[in-house]
Formats: sequence, C-alpha cells, structure tokens
Amino acid sequence: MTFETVSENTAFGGVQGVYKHHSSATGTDMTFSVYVPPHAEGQILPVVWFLSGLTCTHANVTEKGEFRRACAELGLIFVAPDTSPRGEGVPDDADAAYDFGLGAGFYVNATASPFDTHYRMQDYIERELPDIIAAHFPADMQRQAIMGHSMGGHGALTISLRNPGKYKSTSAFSPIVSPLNCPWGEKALGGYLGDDRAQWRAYDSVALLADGARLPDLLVDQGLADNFLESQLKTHLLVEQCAAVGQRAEIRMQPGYDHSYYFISTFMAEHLAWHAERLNG
Ligand SMILES: N[C@@H](CCC(=O)N[C@@H](CS)C(=O)NCC(=O)O)C(=O)O
Repeated sequence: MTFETVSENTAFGGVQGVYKHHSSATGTDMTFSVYVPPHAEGQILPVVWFLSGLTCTHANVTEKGEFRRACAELGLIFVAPDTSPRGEGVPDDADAAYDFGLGAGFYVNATASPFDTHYRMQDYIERELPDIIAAHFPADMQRQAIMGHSMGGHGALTISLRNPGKYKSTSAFSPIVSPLNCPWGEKALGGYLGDDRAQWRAYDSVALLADGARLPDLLVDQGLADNFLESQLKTHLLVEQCAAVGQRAEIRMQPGYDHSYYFISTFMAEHLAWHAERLNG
C-alpha cells in the first residue's frame, strides 16, 4: 500500500495533514486531508468524516470549513476525502460540466461503462479509506461519525443509512436529499448506474428511508437563501419522509444563508459538538 505525506502543518496544537495513496478501489492516486487534534501519546480518538460537494477536492473544506478549533477542543479527528477519482484515463463528463464526472463522483459504485472502472467512490469511502485511516492515524474506528455538504450531504446520509451502526452520528449541510427527484441526481445516477431507477434507490436518502433504513437521529442545516434549494436540494422531501416513517431528525432551515462555505463554517462547530456528544456517549 503506497502512502505519501504531501504536507503537514501544526494547527491549534494538532496537525493538519494532506496525504496521497494509490487506491485499489478507484485504480487511481487519491489525495485526502486529515486533522489530528492534540492528544496524549497512545490515545486513540473518534473520527469525523466530511464528504464534500460538487467541484470540490479535499481542499475546499480543509481551507474554508473552520473545523480545526472545534476538533482540537473536542478531540476529534477530521477526515476530508476527494469527491471523485482523477488522473489519466479517468473519464469525465462529455462537456466537462461541473455536475458529472471529475469532482462529481456522487459516492456511488458506477456500473455503467466507461465509468465503472474508476468511479468506485462507495467502496473507497466505505471500505478502503477507513482501513488507511486506521493504519496511519490514532483513530478509534469504533467511534466514527459522518457529515457532508450538498453532494457530500447526500453521500453522508446514504452511506450511513446503508451501514447501520457503523457511524454513531450523521449530519449534513444542504444535502441533495433525493437524487431520484432532481436534475443533478438524475444526470449522475443515470450516467453512473444506467436507466434502471430501481438501482438508484440505494443512493437516495428518501428512498432508503421509505425502504426501511433508519438512523438513531439526524441533524441537517439548510440555508433558505440557497440558490439550489428549490431546484436540486428539495429539503422538504426529507422532512416529509422523516415524518412519514418516524425517523428522528432535526432539520433546520436557516434564514439568510446560501450554499457556500460561509454557511458551512457558521454551523460547523455546532455540528462537531453534536457529533462529539454521540461519539463520547
Ligand atoms: N456554482 C458552482 C456550483 C457547484 C457548487 O456550488 N459546489 C459547491 C458544492 S455543491 C461547493 O462546495 N463549491 C466549492 C466551494 O464553494 O469551495 C459552480 O458552478 O462551480
């Protein structure tokens, strides 16, 4: 297994690192970031996963997410993976659009050609990267939480719903709640999985809830000034489905906030404290 340190910087008494490795899931090199808070020698710490949105790499949340002070205070490791495979031979959107292909892996295992070779983000996030985190960092893999933004909010919700008990807590900022019911989702799941919409249900939080999957609870923040709210995110579908099936959820509509990292960074510390309560409970 290759593992390379790209950079390490001291921050809030801990270490913010960027690392690179060859992924057997995607067949490409993958870059990710990890913040390890200050801790006693030999101590292992809970892990929070942050899955990012369309166009992002690990760098967006690492540079703009403002998570380090809270992670240092709460003793949380913070992992930020990339959003798709990249590099020579990795197919992209035919028009190089931002919402499919590079930077838009949607956290699925693609089954449609030519994407099925490299676009294996589900395996990467659910299986391969956790093993790497366990091997190289002081991580307590019995205490994991998952969160994400937009496409990454969809990733956090669906990965957690498909893996009961693996994540002690789940939260999202501005998630795409139902790819079956929005243009971003229809394009991505159609492209990666093909036309059989029954296959898409495993990657749709509203459908997973309708099909019986449950979480202990759920925290979602959504800005009311988010340009994508009506057309793509459709938070009301999640609100309605949670009510219909009795899923405990706190879904907060935040006046004035848009889709940006100004919004995410505003509520980041609150989400991390919410996760810490459940990880340490
Ligand atoms: N307006 C964006 C749409 C994509 C977008 O808003 N991406 C969000 C996630 S869905 C993001 O986090 N962008 C990167 C950033 O703000 O740093 C574009 O055309 O690139």
